[in-house]
Amino acid sequence: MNNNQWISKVAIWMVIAMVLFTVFKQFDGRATAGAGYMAYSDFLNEVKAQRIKSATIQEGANGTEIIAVTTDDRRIRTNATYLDRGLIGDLLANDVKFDVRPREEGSLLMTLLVSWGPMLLLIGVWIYFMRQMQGGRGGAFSFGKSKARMLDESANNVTFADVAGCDEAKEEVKELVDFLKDPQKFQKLGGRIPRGLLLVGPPGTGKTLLAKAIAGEAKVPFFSISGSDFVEMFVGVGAARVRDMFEQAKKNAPCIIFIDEIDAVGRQRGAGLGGGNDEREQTLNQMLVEMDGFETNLGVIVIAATNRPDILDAALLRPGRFDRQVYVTLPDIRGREQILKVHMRKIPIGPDVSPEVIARGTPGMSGADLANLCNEAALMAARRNARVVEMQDFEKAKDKILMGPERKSMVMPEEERRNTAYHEAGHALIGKLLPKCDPVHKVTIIPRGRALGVTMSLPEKDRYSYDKEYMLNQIAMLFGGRIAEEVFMNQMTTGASNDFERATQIARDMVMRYGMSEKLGPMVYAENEGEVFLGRSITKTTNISEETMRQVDAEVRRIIDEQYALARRLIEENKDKMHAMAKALLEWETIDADQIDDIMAGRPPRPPKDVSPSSPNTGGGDGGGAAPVVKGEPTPQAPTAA
Ligand SMILES: Nc1ncnc2c1ncn2[C@@H]1O[C@H](COP(=O)(O)OP(=O)(O)OP(=O)(O)O)[C@@H](O)[C@H]1O
Ligand SMILES: [Zn+2]
Repeated sequence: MNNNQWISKVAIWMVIAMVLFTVFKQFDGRATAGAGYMAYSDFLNEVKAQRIKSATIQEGANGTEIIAVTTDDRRIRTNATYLDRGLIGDLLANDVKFDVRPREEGSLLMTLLVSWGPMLLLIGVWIYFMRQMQGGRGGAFSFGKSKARMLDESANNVTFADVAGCDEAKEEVKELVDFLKDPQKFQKLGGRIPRGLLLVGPPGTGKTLLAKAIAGEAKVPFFSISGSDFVEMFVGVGAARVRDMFEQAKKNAPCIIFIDEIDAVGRQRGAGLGGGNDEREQTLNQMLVEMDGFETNLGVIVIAATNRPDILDAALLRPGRFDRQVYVTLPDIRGREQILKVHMRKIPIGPDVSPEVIARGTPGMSGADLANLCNEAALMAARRNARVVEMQDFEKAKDKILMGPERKSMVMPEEERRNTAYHEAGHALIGKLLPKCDPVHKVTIIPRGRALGVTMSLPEKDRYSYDKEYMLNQIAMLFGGRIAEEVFMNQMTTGASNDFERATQIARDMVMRYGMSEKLGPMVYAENEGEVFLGRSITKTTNISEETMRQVDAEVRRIIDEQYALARRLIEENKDKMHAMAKALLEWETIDADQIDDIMAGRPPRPPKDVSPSSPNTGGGDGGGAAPVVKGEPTPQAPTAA
């Protein structure tokens, strides 16, 4: 049990003690409970008037208390004084049956608790918060102790077979396995001895997994720690941890040290606000010293992972440190298929499940996303009491991940359902009619996440860049929703505000970042911060004149107006299809690509595939507030939901 757990335990026990004590107090008071208080003088008068039947005199350090029963069976209570020697005589004289007993007072422990309990509790709470502030685990009582977790070679059964879809990366790190297996032999054969390896790639692409697999293949211990574990409140702790970790590793060589999120410590020095961060710099310096310091033939390899290599301190990337970089990218369609297969091995899969089809429908998903997808699908199957996970489960899991959980419990007024149906039909119609729009995959008016309805398009293939036409079509499609409301419902709702924001952002980016406006030419008027704020990339304007800014605004306006007009014309010209689509949505709530094709061809739509009575009410109760997955800027190939 580590310190922190210990402290929490103590705190919990103290609270329990306090509660117990209060309860005891209640019991203690039971003898007097319900007894009305009476002044001592009144009590004496009652005795003399012979209206008291019996009395119990309790003497204790805190004085004497009398509990008495009157002739009319009332219980009373009063405080007496042991000085009153006459009391006993009065009681005897007036026929009161009485008894004397020591007053029940709390034991020594209780007394201690009363006087010290609140104090102890406060101290406990204080210590607890101090430790929390220091970053949880470890800390005050273990200064310098490395927080690295060691995974024994016998406990690590991850192999390259578990890492799918990043063959190039695997190829590049194979050499490390040979080295770790037998450092001396590797050297004799003239191999260049690696020391540090930097895995670069977006979150969830399997960097940790790959590092673990190297250790697993070479059958060596695996120390893992996160960069943020080094960042502590007290100067010097982080550096001590680094020293400690390398010491441990050397004892267990050959082995791997894995540092996740190295950017937390490895950020460029002196880049911090307000005089830099001494603690972090010390930690980083220590790390550099350690990496220079150990003998390479010892067989310790340091692997670090980051998704922001650009912010790392240049000193970390110098020869002899993390001089080798391996890119772990988002998987392509083949990669996704393989990753799905890896994770499907762990669950019972029905015969109709095709990893290939699922892979096609999940562009932009990372390995972690796909692992999550398999998990969710298994849960969906469990919920409908199925023995095996079928394609429908994967489909539902995908919808949940991409569009947020269904909120079927949310009761929508009929008027609002109709409005949503036309709104989504508007998006879908434009999506079908404009050539560059991604194929419409599914339309639903079941509220999901924060959206009232969703039109989901999926690119046919992974997309790595946008073209101008695509972006224009996208803007028109976003406007389709509101225009449909105007045309068919004769109203405007707030539901379209997100559509407008996104449309405006696309138009802005076209003009300001991608140079797609003839008038302003191919010049960049904004710099991309690379930061994502509330799911949107921040566009910071560079220093441009007010006149230029006006022109930019005018251009953005023009693009928006043109696309709005285009969308409006398309909707007005296809009213029959709009009605048919809205009708289908109101009837079935969700329509898929086949049904939409029927409607667009002017045929009556075929009925939905899963109308069987066993069709489960998926996600009925789990209407959490999770927002639909809206991917940030650097994933242009992500599916779009409008
Ligand atoms: N290429 C892959 N093959 C199989 N499973 C994968 C792959 N990539 C990711 N996964 C799954 O996703 C999980 C999380 O991946 P991992 O922690 O290795 O990602 P990461 O790149 O280290 O992410 P982060 O940058 O967020 O730390 C893994 O445990 C695994 O189940
Ligand atoms: Zn919309």
